[in-house]
Amino acid sequence: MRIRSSIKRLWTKFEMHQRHGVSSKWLIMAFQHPTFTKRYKEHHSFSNKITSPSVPAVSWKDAFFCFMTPNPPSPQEFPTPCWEILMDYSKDVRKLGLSLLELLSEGLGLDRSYLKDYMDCFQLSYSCNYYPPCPQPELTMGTIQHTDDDFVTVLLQDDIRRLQVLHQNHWVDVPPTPGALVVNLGDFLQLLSNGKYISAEHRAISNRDGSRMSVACLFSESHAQSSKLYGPITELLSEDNPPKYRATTVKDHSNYILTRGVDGTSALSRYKI
Ligand SMILES: O=C(O)CCC(=O)C(=O)O
Ligand SMILES: [Fe+2]
Repeated sequence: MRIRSSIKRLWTKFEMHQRHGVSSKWLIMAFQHPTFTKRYKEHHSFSNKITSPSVPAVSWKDAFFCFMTPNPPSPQEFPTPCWEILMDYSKDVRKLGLSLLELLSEGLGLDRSYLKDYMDCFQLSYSCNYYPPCPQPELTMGTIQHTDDDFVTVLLQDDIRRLQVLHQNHWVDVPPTPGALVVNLGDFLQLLSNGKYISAEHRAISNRDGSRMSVACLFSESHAQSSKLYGPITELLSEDNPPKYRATTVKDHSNYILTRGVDGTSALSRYKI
């Protein structure tokens, strides 16, 4: 019930901004803002390090990445409407993320607060994507295939159908549903749950006819502030369920993702025992 009302509130905000013509323009405005560009533009350097010929070399998009907690950006760093929307959206999406972590804890047979308490320093960040029309979409990708290197991601996509998830070796569309958000489980949930939860491989294909926008809210541990080792949760392990992964830190995993490039395989195979 709490989740349903959070989603409803987030959609009401999204539609309100859209009615005022803000949401479709705020990413473009952000890119034109002088101080913004320096710090936030295109954080995804991994898209330039492709190591498999089956993965296209370029992402046809403008994207920015920014941390909202524990240290939110200052109002001077964004055009005013963008900053207001980011801050406003954060409040509700944060509540939603925490409720999801409670449900995911219960799904593992643990206390509701287990995953929340387990984290040292909860971090919310945004990955905001603007995909302009692409004249030759078959030659590229909007966002190349990847898994999210977090615990859980809440994704808002507009009404253009381009998001796909890998299911049994086939790419399957995730159609936009008005009033719904997409929830992706990330690498750390797969690691902590010893493979009970799966970090979904996904991508956004390019679009010839129009632009598309998506906002991914990533819930993770603060890279800068945590040196905690994450491995399969001890309470879940037994003789029948021995650990499948060795432990790692959030920082180490994120650095690995940024430096290893993209080869279409799961980054978690690095920790497989
Ligand atoms: O644009 C999309 O639908 C997907 C974006 C995404 O997966 C990401 O930003 O991590
Ligand atoms: Fe993603």
